[in-house]
Amino acid sequence: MSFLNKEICDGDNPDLTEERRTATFDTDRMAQVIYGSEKFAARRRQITKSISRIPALQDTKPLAFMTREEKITEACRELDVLSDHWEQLIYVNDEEEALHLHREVIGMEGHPFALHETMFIPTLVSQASDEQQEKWLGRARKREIIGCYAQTELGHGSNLRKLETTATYSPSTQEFILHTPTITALKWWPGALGKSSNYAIVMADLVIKNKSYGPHPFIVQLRDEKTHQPLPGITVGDIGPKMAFNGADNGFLGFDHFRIPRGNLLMRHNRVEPDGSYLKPPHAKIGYSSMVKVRSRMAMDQGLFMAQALVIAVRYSAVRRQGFLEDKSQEVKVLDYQTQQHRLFPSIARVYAFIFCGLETIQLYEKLILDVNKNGDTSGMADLHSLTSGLKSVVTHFTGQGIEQARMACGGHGYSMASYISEIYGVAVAGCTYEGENMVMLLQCARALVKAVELVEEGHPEKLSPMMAYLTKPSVTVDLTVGPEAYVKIFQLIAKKQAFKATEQLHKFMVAGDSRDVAWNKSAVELTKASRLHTRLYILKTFIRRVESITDISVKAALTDLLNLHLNYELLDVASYALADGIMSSTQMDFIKNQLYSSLEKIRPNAVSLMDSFQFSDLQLRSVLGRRDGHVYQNLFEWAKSSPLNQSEVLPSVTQYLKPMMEKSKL
Ligand SMILES: CCCCCCCCCCCCCCCC(=O)SCCNC(=O)CCNC(=O)[C@H](O)C(C)(C)COP(=O)(O)OP(=O)(O)OC[C@H]1O[C@@H](n2cnc3c(N)ncnc32)[C@H](O)[C@@H]1OP(=O)(O)O
Ligand SMILES: Cc1cc2nc3c(=O)[nH]c(=O)nc-3n(C[C@H](O)[C@H](O)[C@H](O)COP(=O)(O)OP(=O)(O)OC[C@H]3O[C@@H](n4cnc5c(N)ncnc54)[C@H](O)[C@@H]3O)c2cc1C
Repeated sequence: MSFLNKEICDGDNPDLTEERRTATFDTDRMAQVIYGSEKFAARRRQITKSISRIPALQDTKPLAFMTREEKITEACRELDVLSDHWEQLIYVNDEEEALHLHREVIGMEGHPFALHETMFIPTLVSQASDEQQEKWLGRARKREIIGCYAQTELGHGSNLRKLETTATYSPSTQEFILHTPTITALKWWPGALGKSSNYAIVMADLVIKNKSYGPHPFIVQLRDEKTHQPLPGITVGDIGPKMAFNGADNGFLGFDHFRIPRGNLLMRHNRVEPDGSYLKPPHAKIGYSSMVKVRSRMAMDQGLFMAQALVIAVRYSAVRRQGFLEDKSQEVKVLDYQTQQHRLFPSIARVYAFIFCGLETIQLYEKLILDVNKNGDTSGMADLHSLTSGLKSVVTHFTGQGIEQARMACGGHGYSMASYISEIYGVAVAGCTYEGENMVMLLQCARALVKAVELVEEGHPEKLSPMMAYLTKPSVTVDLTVGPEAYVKIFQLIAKKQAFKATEQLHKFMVAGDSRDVAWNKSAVELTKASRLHTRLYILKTFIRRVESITDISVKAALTDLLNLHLNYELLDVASYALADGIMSSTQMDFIKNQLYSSLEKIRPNAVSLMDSFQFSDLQLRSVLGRRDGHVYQNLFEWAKSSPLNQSEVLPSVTQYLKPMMEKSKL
């Protein structure tokens, strides 16, 4: 049975068509699993189709040949076209659809609305009072104003308690005075701040009667709504080119005693009364919720970044022929090499695993905000914070690795910007830094782990959250042939041992006289290892849970192969812990390796379709190597011909320098 008839096209590269015919499942059904529901998967396709009917949105010039100014202008032009069609294309205020629309049309290099959608609006939703939402949220959603999230400063990003921008309350005028007291207090990095936004959420130290209350969110108008000129008292601009994201104007911002009304402090959870009295929020870290929001999305977003790179690498590997196996009359597809499969397939498995985690954490955040806003219930905050802190760190790290492997798997052409993989890599690895530097966030996750271990040691295992319950599991001998649960048990033992070892080390330093902070720092590497194992256990369990819940038999079978690969690959990757602690034997190691190699063979016929299932359009992929039709070579040649360097036969640099130099050399 051939599942993909609707997508197979006679004009496509025959090698890719052959791959699509071997699929054992329906890619539309797989897309439902990837995107969480039949409805959303279908909406994505519908939106993609509608976009393809708008001529002004079809790809013009490759972004690789554009300057930053051209990229920004092009993104703005596309946003303008989108704005004209917004209501026909997507359901208004549907965040997932808006994200899909932006990804599809504008790509990944950034645009003026990126932070507006991902942080500005979410901060208004979670932090603004009903009255404040009335005033700003509607305007923001209609895109009458453009906002960003200005928190990080030149001198401080991780340690928020030391942010230097002040918001000093003046009871006589009922205003806050925003001020940048030093060069290091300049806001630095916020996306879309430099040139596009006219509003910002500014995180500043709230000061009332000389007392500091720590960082709080304020909504601040930065530019005149008519002229777009910065308002007096505001210095704002672009921070310059970056490793990637060069279609975005990450910016700097300084205030010179800039006054805003009292009502611009976002007051859903805390208040400053006209006389300057301060009402505390129900949880000290509630003002950090927008960061938790983005972190809760990152497993999904990073999974999709890695998926884009893998679609490109897998399709290309199916059309690239080089070298021989048995048949010496025809070169093989490079996808048939075991090393190529080993390079790519474990990342395919991770993509699926990360996306399943993302579907879960996005929902957890939505529930949390509902609980907090409706019932004032903040009890879920600590768990979601530790989970998303660990998850964003592990996922971004492996995504970076996976994309780089995908790049190398494409050989020389992977290094060309025609592959687009370098851009995907640059964008994805920014996630290791933004929304909390990875080490810093792993250490946040470790705080929760250490507390949990201490609870067990103090004899209160009943107080553990469900995610920590494995810390009480006794050591057992495990038969790996019984299936996924056996792998979970071994992983739990490994993660538990590391959590206890790291905590023991921390306590040892403290008993020897170190303060908790110093002991913490001396144990930090071990603590981050514990956090990674804890998080990888969560990812593994989520993957198993999700596959178990699938009802379509052929989709479930294909994902079971991927899950088995994941289980074996992950366990092999942490085998040094298991061997050192005697949790696993070398015979078990051999078993795992053999399972891994046979998983690669099982996945091979489905590889292209597993990636086709993401249903990225060529417009979104922007990759010559990853084209759906597989016509790589002629299009690489066309792409190279469109390079600005090839618009004339003799470059001015040759006439001006090389020719005279060669002439001089003849004398
Ligand atoms: C549109 C199309 C594109 C689509 C595709 C998407 C991709 C394209 C978009 C790109 C978008 C880029 C967007 C980047 C946007 C930025 O990067 S915005 C800036 C982000 N900045 C950060 O993340 C800063 C990281 N630092 C922090 O979050 C905090 O300083 C730290 C590290 C959590 C420490 O905070 P602290 O206040 O010093 O707290 P600390 O003393 O360590 O802990 C105190 C307690 O609070 C708890 N706590 C701390 N934070 C929290 C929290 N949030 N919740 C609950 N409890 C907490 C701790 O667990 C701890 O608990 P205990 O252990 O004591 O019980
Ligand atoms: C592409 C991009 C987009 C961004 N967008 C925004 C935005 O929209 N809005 C915004 O406000 N910010 C934004 N940022 C800033 C970003 O959030 C910060 O850069 C990030 O939080 C890291 O902070 P930092 O730069 O101060 O790193 P630092 O903290 O200076 O990190 C440097 C090193 O110090 C280590 N370190 C720091 N503290 C500790 C600790 N306690 N324990 C152990 N090690 C530690 C880190 O692990 C790291 O190795 C963006 C950044 C990038 C790259």
